Amino acid sequence: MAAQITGNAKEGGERRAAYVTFLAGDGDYVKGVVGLAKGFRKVRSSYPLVVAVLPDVPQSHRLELKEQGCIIREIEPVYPPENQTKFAMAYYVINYSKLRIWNFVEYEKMVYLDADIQVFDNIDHLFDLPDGRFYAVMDCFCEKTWSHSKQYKIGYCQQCPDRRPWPVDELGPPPALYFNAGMFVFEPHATTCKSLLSTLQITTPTLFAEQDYLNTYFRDTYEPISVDYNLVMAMLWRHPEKVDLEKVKVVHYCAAGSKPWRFTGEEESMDREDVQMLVKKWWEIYNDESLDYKGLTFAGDRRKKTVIAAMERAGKMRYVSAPSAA
Ligand SMILES: O=c1ccn([C@@H]2O[C@H](COP(=O)(O)OP(=O)(O)O)[C@@H](O)[C@H]2O)c(=O)[nH]1
Ligand SMILES: OC[C@H]1O[C@H](O[C@@H]2[C@@H](O)[C@H](O)[C@@H](O)[C@H](O)[C@@H]2O)[C@H](O)[C@@H](O)[C@H]1O
Ligand SMILES: [Mn+2]
Repeated sequence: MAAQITGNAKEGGERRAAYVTFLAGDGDYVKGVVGLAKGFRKVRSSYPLVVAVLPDVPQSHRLELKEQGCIIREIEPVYPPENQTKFAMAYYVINYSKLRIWNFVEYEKMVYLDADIQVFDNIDHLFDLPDGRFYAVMDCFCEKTWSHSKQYKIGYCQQCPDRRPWPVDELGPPPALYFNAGMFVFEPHATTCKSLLSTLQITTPTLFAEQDYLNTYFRDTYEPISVDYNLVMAMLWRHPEKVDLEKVKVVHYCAAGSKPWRFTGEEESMDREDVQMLVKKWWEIYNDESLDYKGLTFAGDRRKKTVIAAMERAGKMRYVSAPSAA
């Protein structure tokens, strides 16, 4: 079986860790996953990319992702309890299925990323963050997608709480810090997964579906990390003072009209130079054939053994087993 040989082992030896993303349907998000897999190769990540796929993801898409070195794990959908909720986006209902990744207990630590995310710098050090906390980047409430929320109606955003202070006398204490669920660092545990799924069934769904739910569930262990690890695109025009594009490592193409694989540039803010530059950067990785996965051939395996022996002698190698068949 081909394998990915990666760079120096982390201090402290083997850590069972991986990146994980989520894919549903037979549409074009698969392009996002291919882009993400190639982006990780470009930044020479030492960890595999697991793709949690719903049953409706076609075999052709699964094969394409295996050929890009991804580990495919089929998950069962998760549905919220019967509800009359009007989600901010109707399709958000499928995002509850993300919760199944807490069952990937063959890994001690995982970094989840949406398929509409690209990684432009190595972020492997996130796996060294202390256990027992839920790490994610704070979201912004200023986009129209939030127009049904209290925050938006007041003009309150946690990114700039003094701009329009939360009316404590009228509404009580301001909302707890709230993260964007497009990227987070977590530890899979079967008990946590069971509790997440059972608690979900007694929780009324709200506007941002599983994102709201995860924020409620992990409220006491949530630890904000820098915007550099998940640039929610709207931050560029809503809170530019908080963004230094030179330092940003992870870009989240979640603003309306910003998905690179369907980009037209017509929606609001999509004519911005920085947005067009980020979309262009996404396509450069997606189209870069040198970043395609080169699963080692038999000959490669022979070479691999030589390389492994040499690197083991040097005490500097990390051998990550390649994607197992799904
Ligand atoms: O048709 C879909 C819609 C969503 N997703 C997955 O669900 C995630 C969350 O949806 P999206 O990123 O569109 O939400 P946003 O971050 O834009 O609110 C996506 O990144 C994909 O990983 C998918 O695979 N197929
Ligand atoms: O299902 C709810 C989704 O909620 C979040 O998306 C939103 C949020 O980021 C808003 O703040 C933005 O304004 C908006 O564009 C964006 O779609 C997550 O990115 C996504 O993974 C998923 O959890
Ligand atoms: Mn997203």
